[in-house]
Amino acid sequence: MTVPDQQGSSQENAPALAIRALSHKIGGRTILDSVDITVPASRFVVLLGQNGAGKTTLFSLVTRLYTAQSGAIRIFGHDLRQESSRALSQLGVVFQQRALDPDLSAQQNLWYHAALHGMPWGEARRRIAEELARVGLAAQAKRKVRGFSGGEARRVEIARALLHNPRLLLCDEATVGLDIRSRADIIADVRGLVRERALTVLWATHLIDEVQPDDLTIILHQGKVLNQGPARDIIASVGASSLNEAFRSITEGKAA
Ligand SMILES: Nc1ncnc2c1ncn2[C@@H]1O[C@H](COP(=O)(O)OP(=O)(O)OP(=O)(O)O)[C@@H](O)[C@H]1O
Repeated sequence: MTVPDQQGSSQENAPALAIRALSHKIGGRTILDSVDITVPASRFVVLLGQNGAGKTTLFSLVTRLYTAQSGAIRIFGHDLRQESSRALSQLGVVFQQRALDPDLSAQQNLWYHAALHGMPWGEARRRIAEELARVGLAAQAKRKVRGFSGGEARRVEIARALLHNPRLLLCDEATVGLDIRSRADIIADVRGLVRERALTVLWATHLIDEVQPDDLTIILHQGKVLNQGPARDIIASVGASSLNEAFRSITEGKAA
């Protein structure tokens, strides 16, 4: 059954993430300026922007680490202000900064997250085992995270972010600092979750080579969305031969 929300729209058909007229200042400086973003459900969507574009600030607002000063954020139709628990329960996050306790094992880090989400004990035990197996770390479950490689630690963070079965996964520069092989493995894993489990992913990166032609791509530059659509359409719209060239063409002349 389709349940109309307070605004009368359908939550069943709602986008995974709808951001409208979102602006945010820090210390009087505009960091995000009238941002409108739509992330359809069950897609891998790239938030592409150079360092300082505002990607982390945007994620801080979507995760309610910061409170939005103006504009609206809805997650699967749930307004982040009015229905924050329902909205946030749909969300998993992999932060740019490493966020595991290095002195705890992989398994203990996941137990901590399960407790924060109020997961029943049996379900937590099952999901921790499932996720560690899925990311290929079942045999390392009891090892302290301090001894993990960067790629292994990232895989634990992805397992943790997915533990409570969120429908929308936010990844902030999830491959930064990893070698080519680990980067490729992590992107392939996350893309696989979109295909096989209909997960929605918003993948923030400054690395243009992580974008595939069919990916819905949002170009964020100095706090503004300059373009959004399939990467191949963005390239065609400016008559470029690659996304790299299109990105330069779209952002050049927009420097402060
Ligand atoms: N707490 C803060 N105080 C002052 N300025 C900030 C703060 N947080 C972010 N900024 C500024 O806001 C802008 C956007 O930063 P943000 O971290 O959101 O960008 P980003 O796209 O995630 O880049 P990066 O990948 O380098 O983190 C930058 O100019 C940054 O210096």
